[in-house]
Amino acid sequence: MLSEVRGWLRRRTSSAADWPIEALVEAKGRTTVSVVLPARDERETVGDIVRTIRRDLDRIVDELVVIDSRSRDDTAAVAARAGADVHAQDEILPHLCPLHGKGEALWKSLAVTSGDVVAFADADIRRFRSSLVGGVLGPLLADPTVAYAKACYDRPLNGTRNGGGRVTELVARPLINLHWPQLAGFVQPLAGEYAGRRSALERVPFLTGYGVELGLLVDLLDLAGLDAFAQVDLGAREHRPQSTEALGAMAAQIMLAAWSRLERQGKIEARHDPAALLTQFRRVEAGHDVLTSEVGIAERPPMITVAGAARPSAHAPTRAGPAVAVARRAG
Ligand SMILES: O=c1ccn([C@@H]2O[C@H](COP(=O)(O)OP(=O)(O)O)[C@@H](O)[C@H]2O)c(=O)[nH]1
Ligand SMILES: O=C(O)[C@@H](COP(=O)(O)O)O[C@H]1O[C@H](CO)[C@@H](O)[C@H](O)[C@H]1O
Repeated sequence: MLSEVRGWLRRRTSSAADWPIEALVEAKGRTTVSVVLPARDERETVGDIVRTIRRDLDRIVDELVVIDSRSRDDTAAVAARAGADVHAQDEILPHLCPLHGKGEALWKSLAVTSGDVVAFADADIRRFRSSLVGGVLGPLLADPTVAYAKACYDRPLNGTRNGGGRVTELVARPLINLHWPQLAGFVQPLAGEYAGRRSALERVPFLTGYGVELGLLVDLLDLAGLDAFAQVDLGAREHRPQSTEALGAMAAQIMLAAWSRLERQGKIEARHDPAALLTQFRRVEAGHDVLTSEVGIAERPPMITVAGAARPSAHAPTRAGPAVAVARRAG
């Protein structure tokens, strides 16, 4: 590990215990806070998450938004009944060609929220604790030099303490260590709980699909530098696990996200085939069914470049990093 990263870990790591609600209230001051839950088919869990945030963080959170990400169940109604402001992903910025995936939901949330700080959390978390959101808000409310804070936690799965985070361990962590060693200090680089200063989030592109977390880490590192990041140990997080098949498609999107940044940094040749197809197999009586899925990702430009969409924030990033070159991709 780079000595720079060791130093960063010492300086910029805190834990849930460092951010009790009274400390958050004191640190908040006039900073406005938005919480965003991207939700696709999360009717089983989204209601409890919304109610818990409303109950525990009402003195911190100024707006609580659920982005209904093309749910096929009644996620939107469940979230609204629990007290969230719900926006249908495809109805935000309707003049733009609608795209699919988590990153699209997160990017569009910037257009329907106004907080100086925006915190994100997955909506499939079981036994949700408000510290999963309060914890990542702490460093941003308390320290103006922090632009982005990510949760880290154990990932219990199938009875083992860290059986989860399968794509993190098999894909994201190796890629980060090989190509972006400054980010190697993130214990959970793909964690879905994080918070950022709007002034930073609206100046970086968002990759659609599951590449969004890796893309944000790489682009915010370029924009604001490692010391603008913080990490908060929040114990453990349990969520609805996806199948290995589904994680195969997720892994492909994270690889595409990495390729897109390596291309932009001139480290590899651009892929010429715009389609990104993944073939997988399912055992059937007579052999195997062949499943082919489109796993391509697209890129949304920094929200601040989208006419009439962003609310310029009063707080500029702590480092006037290079303007992020944004190649708007078709799709
Ligand atoms: O197209 C999508 C896919 C996922 N999600 C949400 O993003 C979060 C993380 O997604 P998921 O649980 O599928 O990923 P995992 O946590 O299993 O890696 C969850 O709240 C999903 O409902 C979304 O809003 N749109
Ligand atoms: O970390 C991971 O490997 C994946 C899958 O986790 P599990 O193996 O299902 O616990 O989960 C994360 O990855 C997604 C893609 O970045 C994020 O969107 C999720 O929020 C996060 O849970």
